[in-house]
Amino acid sequence: MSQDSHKCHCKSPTDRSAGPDVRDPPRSDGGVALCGACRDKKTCRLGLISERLDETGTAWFELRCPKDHEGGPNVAHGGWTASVLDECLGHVPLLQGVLSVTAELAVSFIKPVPIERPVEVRARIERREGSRIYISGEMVLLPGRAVLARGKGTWIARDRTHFAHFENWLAEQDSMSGANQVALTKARA
Ligand SMILES: CCCCCCCCCC(=O)SCCNC(=O)CCNC(=O)[C@H](O)C(C)(C)COP(=O)(O)OP(=O)(O)OC[C@H]1O[C@@H](n2cnc3c(N)ncnc32)[C@H](O)[C@@H]1OP(=O)(O)O
Repeated sequence: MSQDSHKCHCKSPTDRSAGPDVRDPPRSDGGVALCGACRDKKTCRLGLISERLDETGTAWFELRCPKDHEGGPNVAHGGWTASVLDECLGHVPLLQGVLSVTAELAVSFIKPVPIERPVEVRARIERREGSRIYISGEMVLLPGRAVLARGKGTWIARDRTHFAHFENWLAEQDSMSGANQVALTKARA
């Protein structure tokens, strides 16, 4: 087991912020790695039910679009489809023990996605160049496997310090805008 293992369902803000930096995140009953917003509910709010990596490196996901992501009548909002592809494609490195963040994502919307019908996403790493990981995948309607959407994008492998660096960057932004506010107030006085 890696030193990054994380078996508990942490509650404190400190522990929650550490969550995304672990290679073994909390999972739903179906084994879906849970993002920060879904950990307390212990279920993926996008509707992911299960995930698995096969021996060829392809990741498979079972899901349904929840009713509360309805866009057009009885079909998914496009933002749900894009979010699911971001999530599923982003899980492929994670399933292989690699932390990453999305840098670019392109989505082709082929057919509307019906609400609360079983769909499947499969995704795989196409290639790696330096820290860049190129991933593609598609969403199909079960059981006939008609293609509903395709996604492809670039993920950047990151280390555990990524979000700490971001917190520092954000504090700098806040202090700069605070200093600007003071200067503006003085200039107006
Ligand atoms: C816990 C369980 C659940 C896990 C869920 C995962 C699924 C969800 C995934 C997400 O949604 S992540 C959230 C959305 N994404 C972000 O918030 C990323 C925001 N952007 C960043 O943090 C930075 O821009 C980024 C880390 C992507 C790059 O910043 P860097 O300062 O590291 O850029 P740098 O200039 O050092 O470039 C590093 C590498 O990235 C490449 N790169 C940077 N931006 C790129 C870009 N836009 N497209 C392609 N490549 C890019 C760059 O060419 C270079 O490649 P090489 O290492 O090969 O030289």
